[in-house]
Amino acid sequence: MKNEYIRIQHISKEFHSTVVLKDLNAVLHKGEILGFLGPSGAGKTTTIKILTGQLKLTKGDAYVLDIHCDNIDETIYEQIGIVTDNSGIYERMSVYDNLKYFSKILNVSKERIDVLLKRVGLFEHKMKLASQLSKGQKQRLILARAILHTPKILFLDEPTSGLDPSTALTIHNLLLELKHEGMAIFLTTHNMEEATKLCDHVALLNEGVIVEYGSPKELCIKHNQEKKYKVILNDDSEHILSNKANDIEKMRQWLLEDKVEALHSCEPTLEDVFIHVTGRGLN
Ligand SMILES: Nc1ncnc2c1ncn2[C@@H]1O[C@H](COP(=O)(O)OP(=O)(O)OP(=O)(O)O)[C@@H](O)[C@H]1O
Repeated sequence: MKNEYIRIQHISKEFHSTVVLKDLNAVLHKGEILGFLGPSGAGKTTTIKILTGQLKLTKGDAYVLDIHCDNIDETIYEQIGIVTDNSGIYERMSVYDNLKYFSKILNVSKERIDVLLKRVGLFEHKMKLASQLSKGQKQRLILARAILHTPKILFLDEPTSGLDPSTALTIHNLLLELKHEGMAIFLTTHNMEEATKLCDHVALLNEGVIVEYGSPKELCIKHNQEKKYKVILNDDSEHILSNKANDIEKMRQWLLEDKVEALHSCEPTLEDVFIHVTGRGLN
């Protein structure tokens, strides 16, 4: 289909007959962000490695820019960018020289380097050695390197893990800009808030199985069967009520007695959905 950049069809992966991915299906289109969410060991990195040609799948089919995974070779790197925690930055080179080096390999004009450095907030650090960067600055350099050649697809493996909230926000804003410019982004995370904010679709991955798939909003609505409300009374006490008869009666009384200060609906978060579906948390 037009603008379909990734198609995953019934893929499975075994390591020495241990199954780590089971029958996964997912699709990523141009200008969308797809999140693979799950706890440690769920199979997120393995999925990225299959889609970027670093691992062979055991069963099923996956296509990246219409190329079957089995046929992916290094030429795909002209069209994709990858951010992982070992994304080959040269520690003894300056920020600028790192990008200059990769611009030669990727055939990108040097003029783009300063534009990109400004975009990721590293322009004033361009002459610093990569080894002297903070964790958040290094992550932004890795990201700048990954998008230097304006790839069609950007793969991000836990891009904000361990970063301070302000750096995470800078990265989130940049990812949303890239998406609006038409880049397709495949993101793994165990941060459900990040996924809710960024992703058009999410796959909740548990022990190698996609247990839910859809937009964050769809999934939260689907799992909001027992509607809950938070009521704050004018004595500052807070109460969680459901739509059961005794809670409705309680609410009626408070309203008659003019005790209600505020009423909020409590929609489940993606984290609640994950716990509901798997019976476990994310950490
Ligand atoms: N090369 C390998 N050989 C054998 N088992 C592996 C190999 N790589 C990964 N695994 C196993 O596959 C499972 C999924 O690992 P993966 O790294 O994909 O998880 P993850 O969801 O990315 O976890 P994390 O959030 O900790 O990075 C784990 O049980 C892991 O031990």
